[in-house]
Amino acid sequence: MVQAGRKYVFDFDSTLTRVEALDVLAEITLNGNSNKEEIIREIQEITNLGIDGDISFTESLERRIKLLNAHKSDLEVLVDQLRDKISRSIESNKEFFEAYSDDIYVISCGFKEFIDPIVKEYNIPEHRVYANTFKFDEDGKIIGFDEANVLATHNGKIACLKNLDLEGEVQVIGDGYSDYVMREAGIADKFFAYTENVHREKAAKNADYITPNLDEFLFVNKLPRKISYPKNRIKILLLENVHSDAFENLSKEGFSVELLKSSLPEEELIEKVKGVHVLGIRSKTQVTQKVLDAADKLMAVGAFCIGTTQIDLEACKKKGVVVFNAPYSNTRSVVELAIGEIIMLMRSIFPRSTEIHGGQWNKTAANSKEVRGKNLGIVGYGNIGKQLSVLAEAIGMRVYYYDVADQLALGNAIKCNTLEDLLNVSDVVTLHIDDSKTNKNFIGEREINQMKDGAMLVNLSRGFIVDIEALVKALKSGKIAGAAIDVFPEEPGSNGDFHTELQGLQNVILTPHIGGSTEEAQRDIADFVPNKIMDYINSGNTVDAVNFPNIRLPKQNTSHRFLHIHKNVPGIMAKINKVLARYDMNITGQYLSTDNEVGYVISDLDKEYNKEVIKELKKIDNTIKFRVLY
Ligand SMILES: NC(=O)c1ccc[n+]([C@@H]2O[C@H](COP(=O)([O-])OP(=O)(O)OC[C@H]3O[C@@H](n4cnc5c(N)ncnc54)[C@H](O)[C@@H]3O)[C@@H](O)[C@H]2O)c1
Ligand SMILES: O=C(O)CC[C@@H](O)C(=O)O
Repeated sequence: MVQAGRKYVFDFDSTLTRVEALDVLAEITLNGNSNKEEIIREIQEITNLGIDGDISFTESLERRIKLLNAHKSDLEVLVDQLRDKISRSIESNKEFFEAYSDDIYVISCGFKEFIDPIVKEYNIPEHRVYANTFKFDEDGKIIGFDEANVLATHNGKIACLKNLDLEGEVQVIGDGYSDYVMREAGIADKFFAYTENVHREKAAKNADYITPNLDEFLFVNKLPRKISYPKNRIKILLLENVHSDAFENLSKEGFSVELLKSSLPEEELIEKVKGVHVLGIRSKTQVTQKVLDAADKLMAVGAFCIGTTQIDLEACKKKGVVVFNAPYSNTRSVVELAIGEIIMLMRSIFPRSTEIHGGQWNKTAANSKEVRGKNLGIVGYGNIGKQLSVLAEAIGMRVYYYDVADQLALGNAIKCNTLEDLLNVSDVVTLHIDDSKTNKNFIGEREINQMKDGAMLVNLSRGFIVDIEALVKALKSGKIAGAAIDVFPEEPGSNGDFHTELQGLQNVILTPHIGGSTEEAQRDIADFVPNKIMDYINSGNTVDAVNFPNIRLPKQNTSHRFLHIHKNVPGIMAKINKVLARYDMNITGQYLSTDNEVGYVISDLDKEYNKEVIKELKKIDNTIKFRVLY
């Protein structure tokens, strides 16, 4: 009879380890065998049939051992390899195995020869490991297994657990149906289907609880764990078809991620955003006050693009929602498109192309000019404007630029003191100003009239910057000889019908807001933004946040980290420290960053603390958000 209290019965293969040990053994023993792949496939099929209960376990074992053709010395290699294949969340929660060592059992249909040395490192002694044992011949070759062991028989785990006669609640944690049967037979009280490495439908559908990793198991059982909140509980909603790498990166980290192709209109987003912790969008989704009011769990918004005016940044800040974007990932893509379009416009390539598509051969040099020696006027000399300046000079253009901010000229570019100066001199005007709403109708009838007759206009920044009616008029009159427009005042949320007065006009290139839509840019964004989000969620870093005090935190080692976001009113820091002092907490590091509206205080503290302190900190007046990391 074993002592009372809750008992934890773990499966080994694909639960404590990421793999099935006999598959790994097969890789070792069949090395150099020309039929290796085929035999391994056969072994895996037999393993699955056994796990799912479709063939008897004894049969599965016999057939696999025959195919394996293994030797005692192979087991040493196997153990070495298994050490590197421990399930990630098992590896990170060693503390649990130490603290609960007396209550943890392994019941496996694998073999003690490789299980014992692995689980020993997790404080599980041999005598609490129930598994099969191999039979060897005198040369050390594996020739079979101990058939008298109940675990070598069909549903042997039931008999094994029954024989143990454990007292207290028994929880079984495993990936297979053969683990579930202990619960079905009424010997275990709960079955947790463990899906970190493999999701077996037959086990999952019968489980009391599906646990995607040990963090979740420990969280629901209120047991000591490495991380305060299981990542699978953090819901991320990605809209507007962001690159699938973002989905991969965030899922790999353990978050629950949903990816939708289009943006959502406000009413739908209001419904969908409930319970979401991180929202990922591009330029179409409007994150309004109403959306934020409905977002009960929202911690961060990731703009998978440069522009952020689609997001109510102030409202986000007031709610303690941190916003990140990707300020440089698509810069080069926009610049390359601008160069291409400038050349296409100057050569009247699109009219020629349209004619020939319509069956008309029109070989002519009329309205076809080289870009070499022409004046390019760049409005907005920021990241895109500057890079364009360098490339345009490289193809022989004379660059003029205008910016409201004091920007240093690159190369031989000439700074214009007024927009009018730039418009007067440019053969092509290209717009790269930011998406501030104050830039609405920045180029209207007056500005167009200030341009040279027959000049061209390129807009790859934001649609509302150009007065479309005035542009259409100027194109029709010939005042402007061509335009390339990628962005529009009203753009649809998803692909489909679209109408603009610019359609059908001569020498006008129209594109559906694809300036930054290249594989390279989207892949880079899908790396950059998720990294920022993960950094914020995992450690509290707000470096490069667009609406929040930026803070770069040192790596959190052994301490607990309290993250406190509050309205920036006097005295909050003192109040936080008063509470911490009252609870005798030893601060190992403290960081504060503020702007006019919010303050962000991070306190690193010694491990142990009275949980009441959290309630007290949350109660401090003007607290917006509070969370604990460990
Ligand atoms: N078409 C696309 O797919 C696409 C892709 C990326 C970026 N963009 C847009 O391109 C624009 C530029 O991006 P960026 O990364 O170079 O931004 P940036 O912030 O680095 O540069 C913008 C520059 O414009 C200047 N500016 C702002 N208002 C001005 C005004 N009224 N007059 C003169 N200068 C003004 C700013 O001082 C700044 O130097 C943004 O609107 C962005 O949203 C579009
Ligand atoms: O990809 C998008 O939706 C927007 C691209 C661009 O306008 C940006 O702001 O980066």
